[in-house]
Amino acid sequence: MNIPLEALSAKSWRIAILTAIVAIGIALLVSYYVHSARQHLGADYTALVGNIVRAQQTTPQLDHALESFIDEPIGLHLRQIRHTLWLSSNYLDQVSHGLSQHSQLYRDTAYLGDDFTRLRGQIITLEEQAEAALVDRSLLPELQRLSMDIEATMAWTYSELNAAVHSAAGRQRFIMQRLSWAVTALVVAVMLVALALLAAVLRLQRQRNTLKMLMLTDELTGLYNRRHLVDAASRELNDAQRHQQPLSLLLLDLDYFKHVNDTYGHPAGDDVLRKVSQQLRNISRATDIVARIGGEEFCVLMPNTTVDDAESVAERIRHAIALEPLTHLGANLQQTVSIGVTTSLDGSHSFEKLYSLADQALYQAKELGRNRVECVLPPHSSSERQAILTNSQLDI
Ligand SMILES: Nc1nc2c(ncn2[C@@H]2O[C@H](COP(=O)(O)OP(=O)(O)OP(=O)(O)O)[C@@H](O)[C@H]2O)c(=O)[nH]1
Repeated sequence: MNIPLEALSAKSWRIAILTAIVAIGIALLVSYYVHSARQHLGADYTALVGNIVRAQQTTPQLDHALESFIDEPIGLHLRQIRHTLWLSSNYLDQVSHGLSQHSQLYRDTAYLGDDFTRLRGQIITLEEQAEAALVDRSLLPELQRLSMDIEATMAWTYSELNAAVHSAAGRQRFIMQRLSWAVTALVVAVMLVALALLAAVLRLQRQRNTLKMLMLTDELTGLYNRRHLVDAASRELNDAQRHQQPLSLLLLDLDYFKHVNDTYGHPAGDDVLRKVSQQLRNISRATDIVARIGGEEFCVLMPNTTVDDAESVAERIRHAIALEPLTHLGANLQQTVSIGVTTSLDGSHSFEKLYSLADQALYQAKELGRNRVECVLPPHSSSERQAILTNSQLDI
């Protein structure tokens, strides 16, 4: 898997931009839908329906008042007519006002405009005629004809209005239902987008971690590689110098490993390398850094470890590897290791210097017969030199 980190972050950007585009698309869709549904959803038809019903109820009242007046044209009955006409006129105004509040319904009922005007005119005429008939009874038949006219107009207008309002309310219910489905779908879509984004971020994070591991570890053994060792060593040396603590380095090289490969085959050699790595992992501390730095060469960087402790760890490693049962890989197969040890007393040495000293020690171990631990220490470190100077000044 050879994906550079830059490519990964470019991928994250692409996902983020795609998600933003989807979010903007959803937002535009919602705003368009809400805008088109607003005029319907904002309408409250309850008050309007109430006014229409009350206006309709004035028709029988008017009918009753007119009948009483025609039977007996007296002032009391005229007042009843006036009162009923006043109510009719009032409800008519309220219904007109209510219609003007609902733009869609207003447009739908525009064809009733002439009927409203006629009704208003008829109300005025009827009142005038009733007043005249109180004085001149010959006008009563004309009054009766006009009252039938006005009742017919009212019945027609209000029943048309009722139908229009019911149809608008039906449309409103339909839109409400569609909107609630749309909102549910949007919520689900947003959740899906969020989940997809989360999954993408987690996948990227995993890839990034895997990549980091691949960059810092050795594929065969899973130990750290040279690159990580060098970085970690520079940090550990800084710490050791800051806290004036010792830091030790073990350099390990398998003995006659070429023979293992040649005799038992390369896969058996790989298995030996894995077994040795496991032993190194088992014996080292959590704070030690164990790395495979070459074919059959390993390093153990040991923070806060004196040379004595480092040598004793090296001996334990040497024993453990020599005793590792390997006969399942090949008859009589036994692997030994030579180890070079060095220690910086106060972290004042470079990693290259320590490595070269450990290498010298390893060379000695090989020269002296292999399967052994040798140690080469750096010349006096600066703090040691300071201590020696101070002691010699005290002696004077
Ligand atoms: N199986 C296997 N062998 C490896 C790997 N890397 C290096 N080697 C082998 O390790 C062997 C190292 O051989 P040499 O450098 O001659 O050292 P040696 O045989 O261990 O001899 P001394 O170090 O002198 O004791 C070579 O045969 C390499 O092919 C690996 O990843 N797997």
